Amino acid sequence: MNKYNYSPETVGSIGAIMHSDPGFLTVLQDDELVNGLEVVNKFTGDLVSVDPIPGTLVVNLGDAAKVWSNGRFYNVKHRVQCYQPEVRISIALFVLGPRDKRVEAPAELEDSEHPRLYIPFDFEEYRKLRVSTKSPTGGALELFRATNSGST
Ligand SMILES: O=C(O)CCC(=O)C(=O)O
Ligand SMILES: [Fe+2]
Repeated sequence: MNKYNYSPETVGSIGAIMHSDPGFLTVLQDDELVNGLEVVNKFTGDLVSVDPIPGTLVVNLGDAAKVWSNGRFYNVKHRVQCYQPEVRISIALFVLGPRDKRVEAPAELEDSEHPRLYIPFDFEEYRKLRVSTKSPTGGALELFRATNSGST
């Protein structure tokens, strides 16, 4: 659960810094009255406001989904901005990565047009690297990039 104690002084400031979620998938129940979630358009880099639609959930994919899908899924960057001076609450359910296996794209998703992008890695190790390298938007994935994979 996230609580943003917005006030007149915080309008225009950041509530949650730009980040991607580290795991596989996030299901988000956003505040239905107080907006503020913004996502980055993959193609233009523009910030797009995700205004709440009552009765709906927001689902987004994270870094592990990008790796598991060998780059087919996108780990969307997002942040929360203070638009209005009211307390904002959101509830996030994070489907993370495996504890006992490595994060690795299945062989079926690899071919000559889609070379393996990342070498297999331990999810908890990756989470620690995100913190130690200060890479909240998934940049630490580059530490696991397979050679000859190009970049995506
Ligand atoms: O509060 C929100 O709308 C988003 C929260 C979020 O991005 C997160 O908890 O990872
Ligand atoms: Fe998030």
